[in-house]
Amino acid sequence: MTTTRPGATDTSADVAREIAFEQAHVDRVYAELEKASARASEVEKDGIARGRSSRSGEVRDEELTGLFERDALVYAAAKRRSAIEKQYEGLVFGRLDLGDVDTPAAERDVRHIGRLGVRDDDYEPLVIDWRAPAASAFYRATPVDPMGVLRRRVLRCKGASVIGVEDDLMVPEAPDDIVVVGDGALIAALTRSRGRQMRDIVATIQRHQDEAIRAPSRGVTEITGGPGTGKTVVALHRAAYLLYSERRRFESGGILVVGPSAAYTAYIERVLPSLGEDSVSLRALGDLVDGVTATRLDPPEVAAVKGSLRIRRLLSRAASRPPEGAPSQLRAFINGHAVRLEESVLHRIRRQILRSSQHNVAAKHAREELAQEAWRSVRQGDRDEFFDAFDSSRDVDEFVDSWWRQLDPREVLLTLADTDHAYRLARGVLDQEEAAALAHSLREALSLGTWSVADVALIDDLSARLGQVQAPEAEERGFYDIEEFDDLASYGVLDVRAGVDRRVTPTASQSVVTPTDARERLLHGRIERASGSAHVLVDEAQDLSPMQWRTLARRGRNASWTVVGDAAQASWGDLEEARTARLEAYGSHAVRGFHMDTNYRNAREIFDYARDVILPLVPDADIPAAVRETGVEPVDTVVEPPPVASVESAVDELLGEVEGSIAVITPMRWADRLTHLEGAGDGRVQVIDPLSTKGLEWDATVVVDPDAIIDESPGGVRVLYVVLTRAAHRMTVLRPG
Ligand SMILES: Nc1ncnc2c1ncn2[C@@H]1O[C@H](COP(=O)(O)OP(=O)(O)OP(=O)(O)O)[C@@H](O)[C@H]1O
Repeated sequence: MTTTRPGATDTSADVAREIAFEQAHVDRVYAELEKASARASEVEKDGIARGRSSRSGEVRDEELTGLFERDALVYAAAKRRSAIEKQYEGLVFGRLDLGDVDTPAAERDVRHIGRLGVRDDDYEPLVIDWRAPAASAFYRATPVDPMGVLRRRVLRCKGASVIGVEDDLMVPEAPDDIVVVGDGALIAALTRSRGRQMRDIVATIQRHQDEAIRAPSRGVTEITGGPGTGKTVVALHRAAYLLYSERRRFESGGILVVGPSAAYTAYIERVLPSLGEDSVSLRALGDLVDGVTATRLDPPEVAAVKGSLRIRRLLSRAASRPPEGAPSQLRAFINGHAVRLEESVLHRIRRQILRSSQHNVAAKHAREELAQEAWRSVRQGDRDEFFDAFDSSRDVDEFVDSWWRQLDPREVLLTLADTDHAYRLARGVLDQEEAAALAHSLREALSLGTWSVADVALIDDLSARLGQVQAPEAEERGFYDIEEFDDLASYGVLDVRAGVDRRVTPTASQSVVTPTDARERLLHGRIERASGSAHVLVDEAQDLSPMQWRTLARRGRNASWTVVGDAAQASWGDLEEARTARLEAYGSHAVRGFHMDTNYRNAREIFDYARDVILPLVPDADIPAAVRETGVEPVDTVVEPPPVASVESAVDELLGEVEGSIAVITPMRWADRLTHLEGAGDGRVQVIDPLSTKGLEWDATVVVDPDAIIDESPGGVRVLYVVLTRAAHRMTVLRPG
């Protein structure tokens, strides 16, 4: 960070003149953009119109290539237009004056930096994209290593108007004509009030942050650091940078951004679009598996059971058992012979097949093995005739349909809701108490009709074991095959099962109907195969359970990774097991690390308070330096329980003290009595539970009952530490006496 600001000549006349200079340039840029936007709309309109007329007329083969080109053109034009519209606000935010101290003004290189690159009619750059190599000096230059920069300027804009400039001089003394104004862009940015969503920091990225943002894409990039050190925002700018520098690879392969909760994804979702990127998939841990959405959290002891790798043995047992209601022996009449296969033989066949195949794709294999075994038990007559008869036997059809029916991973997981069944499968893996808690939590899912976040990793594990649920054969028949069935009614066949299980593949109209029955709700929709990404970005990585790391590993097999975290903020208990699972997910990729040590969020007074809470209990916590002071200490008061009136008056006071957002962070114990505060102060107040505050921040917070927060959270004091580091400007801590 640059703090040296020699030569500042901050008179209001200077400022007004400098603003006018910049405004002239910004006006030129917007005029150019208007033209570009109009051109893009023309291309779009023209392309779409041509497409329409082609459709109504005959399309000749040689025109098809033209149509593909048109599509690409229309796509590119629409994208460009949407980028221009989205980044209209604050499009130009920086300027570099490059040269030596004695370079004449006319020969200096002046570059304006912005959210996207803009050129004039002569292809001269008016604005350079912040991610281009030519812009890197904007972030990297320091007075110690000025990289040819004389002055770095940050422009503050409202819409298309320049409302302020903030300069940093990179040389000890400015040439006469170089004016240096403002109080420093970083502190101005940090002092501003917070809204409900995170903002980009593209104008004030610091040098050490820039190094992490522009690090090579390959391998694993770990970003560590204490609370508020910009890990999240840096990682998101890195995603935008990767898309810029290797667009083909990352746009087609996809970037997956994973955060702890839906509140977190809602909080960060504006950052990438504001940087011009919207081709990134943002997922909360509860949404990682397509077809399942979970926001509910299990009690800590259950989450611990579901998150630990021990549970895999139990899942493996559950996945290899015959489906519920499966017949225990096969009896059939094949080619004049009575065939009978007993339970032990059937078990052996099942075990043998599952050793090398996933259940859902092995039905054909299972049928072949049954045929072999049946033949071995008969060995009479013609072998080929026997196999043909076995193949077309209705008895065998019926048997296989039930003995080896398709298994939905969610259905298999729900079998563990039966406590006795859970005990049996958990033998040697979980103790009775753990197995009972697991069964109980699944019964709760069955009564609520919702999965918990920890269940998602179990469903994904089972899905990987079982394989994708296959559509029944009838669905796989081609168009002509199905047409043949149309006449069956005329042969007296009225009930033809040519459709598919509604749950497995809902039709367009069915998929929008939400079932009302709790079990059906749990099984609604189709579980999709995990699709791989080219890059996986994991935030709050310290909270992932080992099972969740495995879920991510399935999505990042061929990916490069950016992993962001701070161990002192962990809510997952067994850090060692999680570390091993994390390293396994990385595979053989090399790991490069970046450490952030400046806290940009909390005022120093607030962070000192949080530091004093965590250090006695976690002496090796990674403690950053807070850069900003407000002169106001946090309030810490003992209040009458229940703390409703005291929370209300604390909120009232804070509404007068800060301009932006306020959070009331409350443990479950008091949550019901405080919900009425949600949305107070014209929507500025939010009531939230401690775990959901991960990664978020507000102008001010009211922390209710810190002891209860410790008691109720799996991470204990570490979760309280998270809570105490969410406020930028003011914090009030209330302790019911
Ligand atoms: N260079 C910067 N310029 C302006 N603001 C910044 C800069 N770096 C970080 N910030 C701000 O600091 C705050 C904290 O950043 P962020 O949430 O990314 O930190 P974090 O390390 O992920 O925090 P935590 O681990 O506590 O969740 C955000 O408001 C962010 O915009």
